[in-house]
Amino acid sequence: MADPSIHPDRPQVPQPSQQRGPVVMRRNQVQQSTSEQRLLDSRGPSDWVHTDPWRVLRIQSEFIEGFGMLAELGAAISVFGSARTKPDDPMYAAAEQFGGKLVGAGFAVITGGGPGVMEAANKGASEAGGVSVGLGIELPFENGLNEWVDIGMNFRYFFTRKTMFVKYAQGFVVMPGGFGTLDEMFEALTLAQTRKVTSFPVVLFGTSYWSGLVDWMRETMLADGKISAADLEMFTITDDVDEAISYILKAGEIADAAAEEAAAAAARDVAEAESPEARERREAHRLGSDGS
Ligand SMILES: C/C(=C\CNc1ncnc2c1ncn2[C@@H]1O[C@H](COP(=O)(O)O)[C@@H](O)[C@H]1O)CO
Repeated sequence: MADPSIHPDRPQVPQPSQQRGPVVMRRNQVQQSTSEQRLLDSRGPSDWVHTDPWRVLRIQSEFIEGFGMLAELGAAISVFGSARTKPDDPMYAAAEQFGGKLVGAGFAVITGGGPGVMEAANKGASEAGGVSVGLGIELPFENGLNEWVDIGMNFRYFFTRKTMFVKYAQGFVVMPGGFGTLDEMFEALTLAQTRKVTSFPVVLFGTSYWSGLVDWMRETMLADGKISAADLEMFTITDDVDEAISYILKAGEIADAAAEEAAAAAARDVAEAESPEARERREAHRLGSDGS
């Protein structure tokens, strides 16, 4: 096609021309500075850093950094529990045991990267030579990641961080804790209940701590029709670390078998949906390539 800038009646003097990606600019549309110059030279107003569109980009960058950090993590379990559990509390020792034994069972350990139960689980995992992950949260009273975190990131937003706990773990261990722990536990249960995640073992560790809540779920929530009986089977409650780990491993085996069955069923569906002609052609090809 003829170049529209080359008009037969116009003198053929070279015109200034500029290419910006796929965009062509000529004559007085040519810009005298480059994008990079403008980026580096100008300061301009800065109030946009406090606007939602900019926050959206920051949120996006948290997802990018988090996904990038954890993409190759392998099987992992998230351990939740109080930030206030002291090292002399039996739950600190239990969380440390969880860290070590989960590593022994082939899992990386993910925590909120803070003090208390999180620190204990990270310690157990790190000392056992496993992958000890801490997903910290920026808080007004800064704590930073505990010293036992071997791979860590500090998040600005709780909701981005919670996506990581779920996306990169195959199960949850919930140790005694407060609002933060309950938030994380109910997020896991809601995702499992609404089938947003398939097969997600949740262990509530510490019968004396959790049984009041579980009784209330049964006697009030269930009795009032706010949950179903099956919803109470989405978690187990125990005081035994080994039993908890067996429960998680068993759930993993069931999930693997279910995934295999689902893949086989999908293949059967595809075969059944195939047209008779296509099936004949495939069968003829198979017999031909067999030599039979
Ligand atoms: C309150 C104190 C420290 C807060 N530091 C935290 N660092 C990382 N993660 C945290 C922190 N506080 C809460 N979380 C998250 O919630 C869960 C624990 O909350 P709880 O209310 O203490 O049960 C935990 O699993 C974290 O993911 C020190 O005094």
